[in-house]
Amino acid sequence: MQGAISFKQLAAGDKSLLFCRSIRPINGSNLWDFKRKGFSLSISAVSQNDTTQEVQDASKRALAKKAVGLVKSGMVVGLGTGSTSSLAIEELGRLINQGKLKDIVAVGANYQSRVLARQFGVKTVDLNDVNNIDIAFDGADEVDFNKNLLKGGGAAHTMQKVIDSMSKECIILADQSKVVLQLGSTFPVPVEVLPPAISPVLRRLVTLGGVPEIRSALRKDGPVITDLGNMVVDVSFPNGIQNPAELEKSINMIPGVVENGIVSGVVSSVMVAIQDRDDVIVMSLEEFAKIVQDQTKAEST
Ligand SMILES: O=C[C@H](O)[C@H](O)[C@H](O)COP(=O)(O)O
Repeated sequence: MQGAISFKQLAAGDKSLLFCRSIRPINGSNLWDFKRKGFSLSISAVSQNDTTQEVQDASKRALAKKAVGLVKSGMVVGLGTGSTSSLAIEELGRLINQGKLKDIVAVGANYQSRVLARQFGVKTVDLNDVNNIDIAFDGADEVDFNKNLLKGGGAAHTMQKVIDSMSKECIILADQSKVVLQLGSTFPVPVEVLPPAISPVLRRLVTLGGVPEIRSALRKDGPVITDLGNMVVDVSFPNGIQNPAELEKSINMIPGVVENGIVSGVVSSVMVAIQDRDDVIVMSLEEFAKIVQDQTKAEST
């Protein structure tokens, strides 16, 4: 473990202290380190090793369990994408198979979530077959304290936004590594683009202050092609994203853009998982923010 980092630095927006994960990280990796007794809290940088991975896995599992605990029999459930949501799909299947949840139908945002649902015994239907979704749970690449998200690390953000925004309740599952002071701190903004429009879209993204890069496939030559048949451009904003809602709209106004990964004004609640020594604590984003605020005050007096 490296040296502790002051909360003041965090509150002052030192982006080098913020968090990253495996997909195209911009900065180094750090975790929030909580000391439960009296909730004295410090932030420590943690080197990227197995422990970090284990901590994240335990956090994701705790989040999945808590989120699925909100599902009631007879509900239509929106399934998220990514590793955290996959664990939630597994948990949902477990409760269905144990007979604890009945008459559940689910709507998956992408191919992978539908396959997983089938694998774990969760019945899926087409989005067009349901009038509404009772509850959706989803992961995120970043979340800020205003419940704005950055999504699309798995290139599934377009359909995920449709599902999240039509759900009566949209719950976001975020381990501590996902919480940032400002969106765009650790990840670029993924933009799904119609392939024939790629060049003009790239030029327009530059005029918005972005640095665009076409996402390449890892085990295939050439670009990532989404489930919807489009390309993904990852756009970094070196000057930061001051107004997520405005940038979300501006990017979507570019002809040829299908959808971008900023999600503003959609989320009902965010669950944050904190590693507390050997335990994982799941709390609301508001509780997490309060702790950050109190600690910042305590450090400045
Ligand atoms: O397109 C992918 C989604 O935004 C995922 O929800 C996001 O990448 C989070 O994934 P994970 O739960 O694996 O961290």
